[in-house]
Amino acid sequence: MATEFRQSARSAGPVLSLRGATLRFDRRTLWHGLDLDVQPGEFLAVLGANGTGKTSLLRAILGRQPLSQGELLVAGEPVRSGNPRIGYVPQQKLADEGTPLRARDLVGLGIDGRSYGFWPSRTKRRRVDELLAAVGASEYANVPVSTLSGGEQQRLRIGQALASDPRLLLADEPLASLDLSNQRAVSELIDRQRRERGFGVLFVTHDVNPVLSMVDRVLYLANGRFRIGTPDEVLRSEVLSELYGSPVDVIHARGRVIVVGTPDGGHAPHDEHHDAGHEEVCDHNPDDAEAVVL
Ligand SMILES: Nc1ncnc2c1ncn2[C@@H]1O[C@H](COP(=O)(O)OP(=O)(O)OP(=O)(O)O)[C@@H](O)[C@H]1O
Repeated sequence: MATEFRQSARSAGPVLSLRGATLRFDRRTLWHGLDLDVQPGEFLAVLGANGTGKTSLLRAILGRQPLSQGELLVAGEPVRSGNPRIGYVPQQKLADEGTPLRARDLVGLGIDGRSYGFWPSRTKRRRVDELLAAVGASEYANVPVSTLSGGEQQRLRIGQALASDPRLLLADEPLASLDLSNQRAVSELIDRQRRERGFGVLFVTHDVNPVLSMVDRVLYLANGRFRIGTPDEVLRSEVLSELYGSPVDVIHARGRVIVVGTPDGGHAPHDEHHDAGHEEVCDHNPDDAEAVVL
C-alpha cells in the first residue's frame, strides 16, 4: 500500500494524508484507524474534549510523536521534524515580561529557525516586513513583544509560522485566552491567509463557534473514536450521541452551536478491553451525571 499511497498523495496533492493512523499510550487508545486527506486551502477544525488527543495529532504530524500504527504523509512525504512545509502556531504562551525580543525578531525566528542557509540581512529584513504586513503587525514591528497584547502576540506567531511559506498550517488553540474581537481578528487572519496562499489548516479548538463560518470540515475526537465531515454532517445530536456512546444534544441557537452532554457518558475511553470484546464494568449512572457543555 505504502508506495501507491505515497504516489497518489504526491500527485493528487493533499497536504496531509493519514491512513489507518492510530495513537496509543499504554493501553489507552487516543484515536484509531484515522483516514484523512486535507486538501490545499482546506480549513479543518479539530474538536474534542480535553485529553482526546488533539495536540498529540499535531505532534505526530510534526514528527515529534511516532504513530502506533498507520501512515502519515505531509505533502506526499513521510513526516520529519523541522519540515518547512509545515507552519506551527503552538498553544499560546505569553512572552515573559522584560524579554528584549521585538516583534520583528519574533517573526524573524521563523526564518532563522529553518535551515535555509545564509540570508543576507537586507533580504531577511524585507521578508520580515512582508510577513509583518501580512499579519497586520507592521505598526508595532519594533516594539518589545512582552509589552504587546495576547492578540498582537498571536498575530506575530502566525507571521512566524508563515515564514517558510508552508503548505500546511497547524494551529493549537490559537484563540485561547483572547477576547472576542481578537478571536475574530486572529481567525479571520488565518482564513484570509489560507485563501491567498492556499495552505491547508488544522485548527485545534475547544469552541468551533468563532470559526464556524470558515470551517470546511471538522474532525471530532471522542472516546478513542472520531467523526469527519462538514459541520452540518458531524455537529448533530445523533452523530455525537453515537460517537460519545451517551445522549448528547447539539443545540443551534443564533448561529452558534452548543454541544451538551454528560462528561464521559459513563463510558471509559476506547481501550484494549473493548477491542478484545470484554465489557467494561462501570458503576457510573449517566442519569446521575450533570449535563455540561462539551
Ligand atoms: N508522550 C506521552 N506519553 C503518555 N501519555 C501521553 C503522552 N502524550 C500525551 N499523552 C496523554 O494523551 C492524552 C491526550 O493528550 P493531548 O494533549 O493530545 O490531548 P488534547 O486533546 O490536546 O487535550 P487538551 O484539550 O487538554 O489540550 C492525555 O491524557 C495525555 O496525558
